[in-house]
Amino acid sequence: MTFQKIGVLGGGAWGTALAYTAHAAGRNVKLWALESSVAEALSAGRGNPDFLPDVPLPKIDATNDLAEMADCDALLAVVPAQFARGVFEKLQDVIPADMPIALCAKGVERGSLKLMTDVVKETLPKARVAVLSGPSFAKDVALGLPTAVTLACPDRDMGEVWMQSIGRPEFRPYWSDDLIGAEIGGAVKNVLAIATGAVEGLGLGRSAHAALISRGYAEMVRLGVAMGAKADTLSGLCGLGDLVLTCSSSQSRNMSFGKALGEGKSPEEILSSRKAVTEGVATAPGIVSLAEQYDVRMPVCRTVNAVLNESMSMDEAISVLLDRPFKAEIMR
Ligand SMILES: NC(=O)c1ccc[n+]([C@@H]2O[C@H](COP(=O)([O-])OP(=O)(O)OC[C@H]3O[C@@H](n4cnc5c(N)ncnc54)[C@H](O)[C@@H]3O)[C@@H](O)[C@H]2O)c1
Ligand SMILES: O=P(O)(O)OC[C@H](O)CO
Repeated sequence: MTFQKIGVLGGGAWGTALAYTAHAAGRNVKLWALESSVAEALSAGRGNPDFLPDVPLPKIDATNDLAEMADCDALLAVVPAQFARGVFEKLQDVIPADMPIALCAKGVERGSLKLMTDVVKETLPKARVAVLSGPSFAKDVALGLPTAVTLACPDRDMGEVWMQSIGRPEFRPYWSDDLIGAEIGGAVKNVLAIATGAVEGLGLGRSAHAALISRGYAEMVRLGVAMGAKADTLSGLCGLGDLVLTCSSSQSRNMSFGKALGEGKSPEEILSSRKAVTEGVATAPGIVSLAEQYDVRMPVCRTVNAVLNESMSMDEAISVLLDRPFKAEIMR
């Protein structure tokens, strides 16, 4: 069985790429974009010059009216984490209560510290929830390059329907039952990518880069396990896989943000010059608060947050990380 009509919430780079791959998998797709100019361009077959420039795309049926999502069989929610609640609230009286929704944003809601699964539970409590996450640059997916992701869904049958609906040789979903693991992997890797970007911008070398990925992964696993995730999930596509991708390419908005920080720019300066979302910036305080709540050590994420929100200088940040006491490598 497959969903026949898939709705995509969000006309940014990732929403556009997912709409394209669902269309290429044979689905009837309807995309909701906040900006009418994005909806018009996609519907006219002009691609998405605002958020995914220079990628030719077929016509994608798009609207900026959320009411038009009512007759979809399932939704991919691809609105950035900080805006998801507002969009879900507007859908309360629009979509069937038990709509299958796959959450695709990678972040923690600022202030509330809520994961996207919690936000959807509070706003659309009967929705049947899945999480789609993994190493996947929107441009790669929209160009039809091979990609594999985690599709987490506690209901195995529903997970199978999702995989059959959006999977194709170039876009391979792997099922998991671990919603929290899939969410934590995506949210934490964005914060860690800022740190590895800074290491690159500061010219600290490839050895430091690898050390940071490895120690950062330990932080991701510690938090995930404390929150109920399986460590195995985090060794997969949505954890280690996405961490490696995002920390290895300036194509990543989070990594390039960190690189610019390391080169001496201020967070405000960097953010004011880009339209694309940098999820790790808004998510860093949430991850640090979750670490405190669950009593988990996350020195790299804490340091990123201190640079972003507590005026810590890059020199201090390096000292804080290098002057930590020596200890056993594996310690949960
Ligand atoms: N781009 C990627 O390669 C990629 C891959 C995987 C996951 N993601 C995740 O997908 C999510 C969306 O990222 P993206 O790359 O599509 O975004 P983007 O940077 O391309 O675009 C920003 C999006 O934010 C939307 N937006 C801005 N203000 C809004 C508001 N007030 N209400 C609702 N929407 C608003 C814009 O309409 C636009 O769709 C993020 O959580 C990101 O981490 C992105
Ligand atoms: O460009 P980024 O840093 O938002 O990363 C995009 C994707 O999450 C990579 O999997």
